[in-house]
Amino acid sequence: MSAILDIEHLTKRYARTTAVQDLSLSVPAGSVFGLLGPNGSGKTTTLGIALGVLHASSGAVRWFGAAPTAEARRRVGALLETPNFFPYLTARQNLQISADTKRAAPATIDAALETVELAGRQHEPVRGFSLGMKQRLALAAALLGQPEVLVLDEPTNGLDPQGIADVRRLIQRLSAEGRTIILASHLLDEVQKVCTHAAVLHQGQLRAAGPVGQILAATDRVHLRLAPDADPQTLLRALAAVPFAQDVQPAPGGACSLALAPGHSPADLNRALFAQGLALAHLSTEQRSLENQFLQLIQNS
Ligand SMILES: Nc1ncnc2c1ncn2[C@@H]1O[C@H](COP(=O)(O)OP(=O)(O)OP(=O)(O)O)[C@@H](O)[C@H]1O
Repeated sequence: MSAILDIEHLTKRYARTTAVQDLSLSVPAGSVFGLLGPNGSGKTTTLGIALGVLHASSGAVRWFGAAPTAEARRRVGALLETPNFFPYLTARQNLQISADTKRAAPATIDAALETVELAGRQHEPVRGFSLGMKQRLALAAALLGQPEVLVLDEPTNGLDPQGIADVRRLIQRLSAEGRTIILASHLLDEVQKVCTHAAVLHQGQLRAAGPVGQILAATDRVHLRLAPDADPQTLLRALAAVPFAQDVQPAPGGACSLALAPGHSPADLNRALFAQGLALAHLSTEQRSLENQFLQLIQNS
């Protein structure tokens, strides 16, 4: 997959705060890329710089493999905060104003309304819309001009479960149509459910990045036990000689748990211990949720 967006050694300093520090990441074409981090971790700042609404203190942003141009920016639709629609105007009239402002072809209004499933309500004033409908209308505004990439900052913020489910479904559909989607979220569950790739930010620094599955796999814990009559120290000594066994923690009953270095499987571990003459009575893996991974990344820092 080629990169849609490359962020290279990006730093943003305010008077007293370093909002983003030496951040480098790459968003693959066709991905749903989650920028994940707690409040104040630098997500909005990063998106603002990528979209050219904020200036970086240092570092570079490349869209579609080149320094950003006005033409490249037209290929990117953004929803940074819910726009203030004119409440007394209809959904369609509001989109017409957005299309004029963005110089997007008026013909794209119909497609955008269809996509966000508001075509049937397009002639109603926005003041009667629920928050979820307003958010979908905001997404329609971002879709005007039919951008290849969508950048969304906390797209489900403040929505009720139905509104969250609607936006989530919409993101999945937009992705299935071939768009690349970059979304900032502090909701781990959201990133786990809709994103193919993620970058975890904390205090402006990158803590982890890659395919969501890989970030998860990196934190699988392996649980091991020898036969009940074996000396518990034997297992710990053997593991000390296995370079890809990390963070080994003894557990009651002579058992222990550990993490595997990237690129190593539980089968590799079994082989390495067997080579030392140890036969395991138990080996299982526990997949950590992104939430646990996220908390651990933040604790480690
Ligand atoms: N204009 C500003 N002036 C000074 N500090 C700022 C400014 N904008 C952001 N910051 C600080 O930069 C840091 C990163 O903020 P940012 O809004 O990018 O984080 P975020 O991850 O998007 O958080 P949230 O989820 O709360 O929006 C925070 O400490 C914030 O207080």
